[in-house]
Amino acid sequence: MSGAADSALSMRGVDKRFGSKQALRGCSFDIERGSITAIVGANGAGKSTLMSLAVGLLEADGGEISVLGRSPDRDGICPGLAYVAQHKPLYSSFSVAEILRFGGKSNTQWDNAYATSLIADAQIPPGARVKSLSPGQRTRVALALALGRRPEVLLLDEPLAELDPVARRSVVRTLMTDAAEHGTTVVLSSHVLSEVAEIADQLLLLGGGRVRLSGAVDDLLDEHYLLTGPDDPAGLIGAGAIVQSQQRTHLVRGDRPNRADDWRTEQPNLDDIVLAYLTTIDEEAA
Ligand SMILES: Nc1ncnc2c1ncn2[C@@H]1O[C@H](COP(=O)(O)OP(=O)(O)OP(=O)(O)O)[C@@H](O)[C@H]1O
Repeated sequence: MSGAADSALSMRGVDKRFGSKQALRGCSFDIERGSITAIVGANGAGKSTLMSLAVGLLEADGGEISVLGRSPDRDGICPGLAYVAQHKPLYSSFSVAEILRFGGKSNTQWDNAYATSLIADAQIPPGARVKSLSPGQRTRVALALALGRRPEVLLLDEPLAELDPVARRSVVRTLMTDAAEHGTTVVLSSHVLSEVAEIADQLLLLGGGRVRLSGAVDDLLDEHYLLTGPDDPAGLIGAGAIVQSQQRTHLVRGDRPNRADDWRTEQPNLDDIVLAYLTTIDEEAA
């Protein structure tokens, strides 16, 4: 991930507490402009809290947040930022066409043709009332409303959770096309890695309110390896660190050993890496 200056969204040492519950602790990261970042973590890891802070719906207890070079504030969403909340709040008595008209009237920059085409792609009748839509269809309408603003940064809280596989594929294609053609920075959260692995080029793993892992997916794959062998691997891994061990197989972060006579090294996939980190978080919490 990039440095704060050229990033779309960055946090430094951000804390957020709800009463006695520490939802985020010292979160620091930078999200590069034009990237697609998956924020992954178990239920309650802090994903929605982090997004609400970025949008200005919540105020941090400490630390610094920058969105497109500005601090989020509660006076209104940062220009250039669009956000789709987890429960897709939309006026339920409005028709889809009225929602889009509302989008046009409440945004100075509004691409009606694009928003309308996204509704047509989802095969949603423009006259349908929001309250008659399925959760998946509401997601598509909320996404059209967000993308119609032609945002520079799009934050999506669990956007794929309620979609069937066909709708999911279509939404993923829309987001990837938008990022590729318009350079939109897309940040989407999920508690299921497989839901977002195909779309994301960057990963931010949250656990217990902390950033546990962050970076480009390709770099994270390069930096980790699986090492299986007869005994203690401490002498082999040099400056590397063991993330997790299962019987004789260790997930290691660091440079691969040059010589490893009785040892086997393998390339983990992203699932292996994320699962190992999530397991250590669970063990820590137990
Ligand atoms: N308004 C609130 N009041 C009290 N506690 C809250 C509030 N919002 C979040 N929390 C707590 O903060 C922690 C982080 O919650 P958050 O909703 O950010 O997690 P999440 O990763 O988005 O979870 P999920 O995947 O279930 O949506 C949880 O322990 C949650 O119970």
